[in-house]
Amino acid sequence: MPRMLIGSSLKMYFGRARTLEWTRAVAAICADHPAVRGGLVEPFVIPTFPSIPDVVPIATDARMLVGAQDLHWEDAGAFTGEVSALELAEHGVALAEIGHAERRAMFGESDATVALKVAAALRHGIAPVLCIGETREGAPDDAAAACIRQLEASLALARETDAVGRLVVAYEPVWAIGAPRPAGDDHIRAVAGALRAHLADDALDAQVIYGGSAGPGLLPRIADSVDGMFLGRFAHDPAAFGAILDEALELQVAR
Ligand SMILES: O=C(CO)COP(=O)(O)O
Repeated sequence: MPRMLIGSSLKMYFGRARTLEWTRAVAAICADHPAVRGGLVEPFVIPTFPSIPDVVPIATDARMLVGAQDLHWEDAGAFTGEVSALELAEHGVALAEIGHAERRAMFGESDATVALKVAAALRHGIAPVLCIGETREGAPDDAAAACIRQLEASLALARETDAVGRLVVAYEPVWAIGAPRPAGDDHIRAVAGALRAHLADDALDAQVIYGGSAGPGLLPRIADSVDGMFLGRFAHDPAAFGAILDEALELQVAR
């Protein structure tokens, strides 16, 4: 089984103290866990910008990657409030979320700005965690077609510049984010499977992970179609993170 990416964005849920407490607890679980020690799972955490410098050493000791929740496409200049991919790379950031549904809905993120950000991340050796997903619940075929259109619009600039590197595609159906439960297993498997097939021989080294009310119990049901899990609220209890690592390990043992 290829290496799985399992991690969480803390969004803006926690302040500084709770971010560090959560990261220390999850790092302790990861540092001891056979799925992480054996290289089966790459865990990651995506805190707020100001917590990144404190989170990096804790995470790195536990072989966890650290991500940012956004970035700006320019390297420097008069862009008040923004953070460049260049500076994030200096801080040891390995991943950057780009185009999360909350940013698209609340902060005017468009496919055009997403494409600029994806290219900037790749230019600085940061793997984009490119968030895509259909807005309304519907047939899996329609969702897959919409996601592939969104994916290609987001990659337009990277493709024009022949960018190479690692790409993480986070399939997050918008209607399943912040919901009581994730999208149905068959829906996730169909859309994630179509995205994987679309990216199979890509110049970018792509993985597809699922997010949207994901928690313990989901991975074993969708593991044939995804390369990992993108967790939100249901990883706020560090034990839940550990439970999902257990599931990843059991899946490998079962194969
Ligand atoms: O948006 C998500 C991860 O980026 C998912 O969040 P929830 O799991 O809290 O719905």
